[in-house]
Amino acid sequence: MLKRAMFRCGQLCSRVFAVEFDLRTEPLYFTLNSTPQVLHKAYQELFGDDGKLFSLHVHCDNRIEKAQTHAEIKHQLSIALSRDCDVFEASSFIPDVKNSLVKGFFIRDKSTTDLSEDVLKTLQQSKSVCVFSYKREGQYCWQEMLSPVNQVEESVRQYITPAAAAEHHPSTLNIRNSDVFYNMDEAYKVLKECTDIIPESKEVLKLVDEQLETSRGDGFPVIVIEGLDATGKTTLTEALRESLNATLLKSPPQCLAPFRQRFDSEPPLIRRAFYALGNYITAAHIGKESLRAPVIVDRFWHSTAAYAIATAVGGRVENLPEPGSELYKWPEDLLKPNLVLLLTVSPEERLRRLRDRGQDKTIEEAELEVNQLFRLKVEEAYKRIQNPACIIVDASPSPQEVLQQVQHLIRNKYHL
Ligand SMILES: Nc1ncnc2c1ncn2[C@@H]1O[C@H](COP(=O)(O)OP(=O)(O)OP(=O)(O)O)[C@@H](O)[C@H]1O
Ligand SMILES: Nc1ccn([C@@H]2O[C@H](COP(=O)(O)O)[C@@H](O)[C@H]2O)c(=O)n1
Repeated sequence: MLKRAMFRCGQLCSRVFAVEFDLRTEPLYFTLNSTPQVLHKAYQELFGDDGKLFSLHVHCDNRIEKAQTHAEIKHQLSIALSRDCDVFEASSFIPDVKNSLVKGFFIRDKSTTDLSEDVLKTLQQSKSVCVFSYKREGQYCWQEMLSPVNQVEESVRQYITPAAAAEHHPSTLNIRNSDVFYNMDEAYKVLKECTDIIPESKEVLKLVDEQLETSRGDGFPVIVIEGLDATGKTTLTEALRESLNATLLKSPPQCLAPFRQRFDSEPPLIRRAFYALGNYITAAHIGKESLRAPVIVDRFWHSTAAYAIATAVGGRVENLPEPGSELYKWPEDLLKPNLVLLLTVSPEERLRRLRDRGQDKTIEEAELEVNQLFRLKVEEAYKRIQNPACIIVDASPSPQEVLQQVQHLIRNKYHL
């Protein structure tokens, strides 16, 4: 209860709230003030008379618990609230302060029942969940904490005050070491913190520990093939293996295959740490194999970072960290490939290939299909990663032509 009170009184005043009201536009930003302030039109739309309004934030010192509570609440809201409720992604943050983002939801209940209030009061029982309700009072709107069931809290009202748009989308504040890991230790720590609740974490860490140190002298070239799914990576990497007499590796490596489904169902913090560690295991394999033959790698760090950034950043491509941001920097301790090629095809051609393949799709792949915004963000994030940056390859021609194009690129560089 003390934490909740601190969140309410201490940090809250300097915090800015952001509601992703419409994913195609800027979030709506507001702060809190003890004096009422007239709301502008956009705010009146959000805080209008149309239904009851609530916001819910998860705040907790234990990052694993926090990530899992957030994911669990997202799931509960999606099943417990009726179609009369709109649920928007929301967050609160301190402008320009890294890791200050607290993720949550904004709920508009247009139903005639008190369904959402009951659901939210039950969720509020958790010590790490903080629920606020919003009340219109003429041209003003105020926020106060929703009392948990059977508990009457002293109520402090704060008025909604429109705030200026944040220079960088708030979700970018927490990407480092929550969504993207820039050295192995940070990803390792996350899985270590999970061993009690996810026993498979121990096995993954054991596999990481078993890998010898990655050292690579002047071996054969290492060529990474990247791209959204169904852009032709498998087709091309197999053809390259044959034509170059190369070793073909993948990230995540085969030894992690039995754990992939388990970690795919976990929140981003844990899921991304798993994929990050996969890259280090693959790097160890690259280190050994590149002493013997050229190495072709199907997905590596570009994929890990691009998908993670695109998922973490809500809404439009403009919300991504700006080009040149440190968030696109290659991890300091991860083996660098010599060449990274990004396969691109038009969205229509990709969908045609996905359909022809007719395989089961992972949730994220299915999301790609329906979510044009997400696809654009993944591709743009790929292109913004530097040192090594990827060379874009038009993968729409026939497999043979794509292979020739890539062989030409490799020959020019390595005379292979
Ligand atoms: N150049 C091409 N022209 C036409 N079809 C292609 C081409 N390359 C691959 N395909 C077909 O598109 C589908 C997807 O190709 P592939 O499996 O190689 O993509 P991928 O990038 O490895 O996908 P994922 O990442 O989902 O494993 C397959 O059915 C494949 O036969
Ligand atoms: N190095 C990697 C490889 C993959 N991912 C994640 O896996 C998904 C795509 O993998 P496919 O096997 O379906 O091609 C995608 O969701 C990535 O998030 C990764 O993070 N790092």
